Amino acid sequence: MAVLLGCIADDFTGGTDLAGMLVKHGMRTVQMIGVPTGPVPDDIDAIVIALKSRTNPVEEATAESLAALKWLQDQGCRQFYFKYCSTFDSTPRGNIGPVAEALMEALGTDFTIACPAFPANQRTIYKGHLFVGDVLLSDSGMRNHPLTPMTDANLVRVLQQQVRSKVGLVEFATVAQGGAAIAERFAALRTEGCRFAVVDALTNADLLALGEACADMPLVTAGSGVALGLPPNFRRAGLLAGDLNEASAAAATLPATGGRRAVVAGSCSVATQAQVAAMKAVQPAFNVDPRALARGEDVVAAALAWARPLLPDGPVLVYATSTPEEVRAVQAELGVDAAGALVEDALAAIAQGLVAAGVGQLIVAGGETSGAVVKALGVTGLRIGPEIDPGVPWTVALSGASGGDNAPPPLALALKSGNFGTTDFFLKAWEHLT
Ligand SMILES: Nc1ncnc2c1ncn2[C@@H]1O[C@H](COP(=O)(O)OP(=O)(O)OP(=O)(O)O)[C@@H](O)[C@H]1O
Ligand SMILES: O=C(O)[C@@H](O)C(=O)CO
Repeated sequence: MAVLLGCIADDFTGGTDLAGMLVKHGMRTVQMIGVPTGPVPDDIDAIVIALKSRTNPVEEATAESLAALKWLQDQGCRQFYFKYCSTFDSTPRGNIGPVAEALMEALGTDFTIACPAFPANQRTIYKGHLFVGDVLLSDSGMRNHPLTPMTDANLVRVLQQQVRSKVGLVEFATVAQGGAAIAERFAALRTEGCRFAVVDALTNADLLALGEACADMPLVTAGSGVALGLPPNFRRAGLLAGDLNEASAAAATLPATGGRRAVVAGSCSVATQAQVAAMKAVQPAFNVDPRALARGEDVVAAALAWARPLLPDGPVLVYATSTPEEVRAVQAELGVDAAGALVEDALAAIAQGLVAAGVGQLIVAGGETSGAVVKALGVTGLRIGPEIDPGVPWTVALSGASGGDNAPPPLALALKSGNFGTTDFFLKAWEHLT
């Protein structure tokens, strides 16, 4: 059977978030790292191509996204999905708007939605305004983001700055009336010359109604939340087998993994800070100091020498996670990009060494950090398994360099977005593995 849904995600943890959502709702899903150059598993309903296109130059992001679309079209996908962050991470230049417009043009379609709502992670939209928990996006920690500071919560206004065409709004009063009412409003907006509709959504029920209204839309652009409303369309059309519970249990089945356990954290987000503190309190932890890296000390060798004897006794934590004040001080000394790259390279080399030392189950915290680690491990794709917390599933690497001589055992990876997961995430995640 041909693949039903072809997805393009603008970062790695975001790709895993989307893939996990699809699996949870009964679609067998694989995540590929970049546009695949080799074969992909053939027993799947959805493919997510994860790019690192959130903050690179618009032209580059657009070209990479179009290449991914072309590959997905060649697989015969029936519908396409552009996944961005639930906090709509972007700047007035993009990349959300320009990439969406380029994909629409390539698909020959003149209408789509824009909806980062993810109620399970407290991202809701009302009157076109995005809320993070109880506060507007512009009052949340996102206002201080180093690359994509979000200082306006009005998504119609934010998106309108990024696109040539007109942006409209489907208000909550319409969404509450269900799929048919939303579809009617789409038609009206189209008549008014709008090519994008920001859609209000407060609950998963709203996203289910929205999904129904998007059944025939060639391209959906959204966070991962909207994806929960698409599998029912395929099921209604007889394209997705089995009942939901059976299908989602089957979709989340992963091959058994084993080996030692470790956590590598390069995220400095609020949620990760609490998770690092919780793990440090009960498990061995090694701090990667950017200043020591800058002095040329062999921090990677030191971390691995420290970890090896501890691994048989349970998960170890290697972290660079620091307070915002400390990160700012280090960035002032070393430069923002240089500090980030030094830490990413070191954590990636440590992850590689840990896998060579027998780690078969690895959690990585942070999108950029995950990108660096996945690349260093030579992982080309991820098979998606059970959800640990909303937006973070366990996955198994489709291929990876393990340092072993023969065929390496499958590597279990959980790529955790900086701000996702409960405080005990690093301690409880292992319970979800078989
Ligand atoms: N102590 C530190 N000082 C300076 N930079 C650091 C430090 N620790 C980590 N970093 C860098 O901060 C960046 C964190 O970005 P990353 O995307 O990994 O996390 P995040 O933004 O919390 O995650 P997400 O993108 O999933 O929300 C990385 O480039 C990392 O190397
Ligand atoms: O949507 C989200 O918040 C995440 O999947 C993400 O994109 C993190 O970078």
